[in-house]
Amino acid sequence: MDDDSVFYKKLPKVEVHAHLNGSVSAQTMEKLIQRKPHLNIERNMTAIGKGQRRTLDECFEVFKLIHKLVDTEEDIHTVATDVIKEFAVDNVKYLELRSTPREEKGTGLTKKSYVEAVIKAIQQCKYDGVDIDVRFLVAIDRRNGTEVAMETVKLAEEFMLSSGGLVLGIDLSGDPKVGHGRCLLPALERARNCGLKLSLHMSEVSSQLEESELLLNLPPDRIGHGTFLHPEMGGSQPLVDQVVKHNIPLEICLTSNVKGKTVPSYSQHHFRYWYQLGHPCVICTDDKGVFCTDLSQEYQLAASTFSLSPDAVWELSERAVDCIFAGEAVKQQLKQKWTEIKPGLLK
Ligand SMILES: CNc1ncnc2c1ncn2[C@@H]1O[C@H](COP(=O)(O)O)[C@@H](O)[C@H]1O
Ligand SMILES: [Zn+2]
Repeated sequence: MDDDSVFYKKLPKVEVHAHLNGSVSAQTMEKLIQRKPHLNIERNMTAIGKGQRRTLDECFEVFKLIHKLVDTEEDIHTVATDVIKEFAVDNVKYLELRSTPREEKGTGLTKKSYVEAVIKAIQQCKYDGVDIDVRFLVAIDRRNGTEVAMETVKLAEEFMLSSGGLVLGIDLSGDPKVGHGRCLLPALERARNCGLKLSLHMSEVSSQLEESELLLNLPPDRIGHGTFLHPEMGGSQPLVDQVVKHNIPLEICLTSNVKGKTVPSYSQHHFRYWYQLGHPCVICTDDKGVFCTDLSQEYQLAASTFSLSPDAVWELSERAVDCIFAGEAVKQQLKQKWTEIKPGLLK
């Protein structure tokens, strides 16, 4: 590893946009493939390598394959444990994982046991002394419609109350070309009213203007992507004004957007627009397994593409702490960690 990469690796980081099944590493994928050889799935079918790009539709085909490989409580526990440890090795000090609870009739997996398996993995890592604070967001897959969204919120509510602060909120994700946010509003409003935080994928593709307006009125606590919100991308100034007025942080996933072809190149990424506005932006991975990246690499790409100095990179990672869903005490602990690490890293 060269000196430059070492800096990004050592940089303490916060990750708030990581889909569990999109984050499964090559090593873990090998384990899963060995457990289920009859599926005939090969590692190269579940990841998009260096220099490769796919359409977003093709990315969603990849998730279908991964879901076949991860369909028991044991699988969920394995992937959650491995993903948490990998983020910890990458010096991520605080992680919000998100995942869509799935039921699998064949294996007896239920949505409830799915969430329990993730929570057990988080607790086990904590018990084992893995140096990372992990929380969980329960994901709504937009394609499943009104009723499933409402059930998911109820499940999240239950776990928010019983998980000792591990379940903090709701993620809205899934294929952006399917379904409409309008149908999901009652569930999202319920979530907000019962104290669940909201991180919503918004304007990941163009032509979602009307939906974005609707969702922004909630308003969400964070926005995933927001690629097409601003006027230069076919969005609108009132949308930008609304995001700025409510100071809603953007979760920025550079490689995901470039490899998924919603953004033409790193240098044309909307991070530039929002960063120049001074708006809170959090660098994230989205799906580190599928897109073959890690958070250190994403910070390094942001720095090299947008000419950020080491001080600016440090500030970016430190300010991410303000955008987490955990409460003030956790933020203070993290800030303390950043303060302790800084002198050894920035001379
Ligand atoms: C690339 N951009 C993206 N846009 C929208 N949703 C995405 C996504 N990447 C991942 N997901 C969502 O996360 C699920 C996989 O993890 P889990 O099974 O939930 O852990 C996908 O099925 C999709 O719903
Ligand atoms: Zn995402």
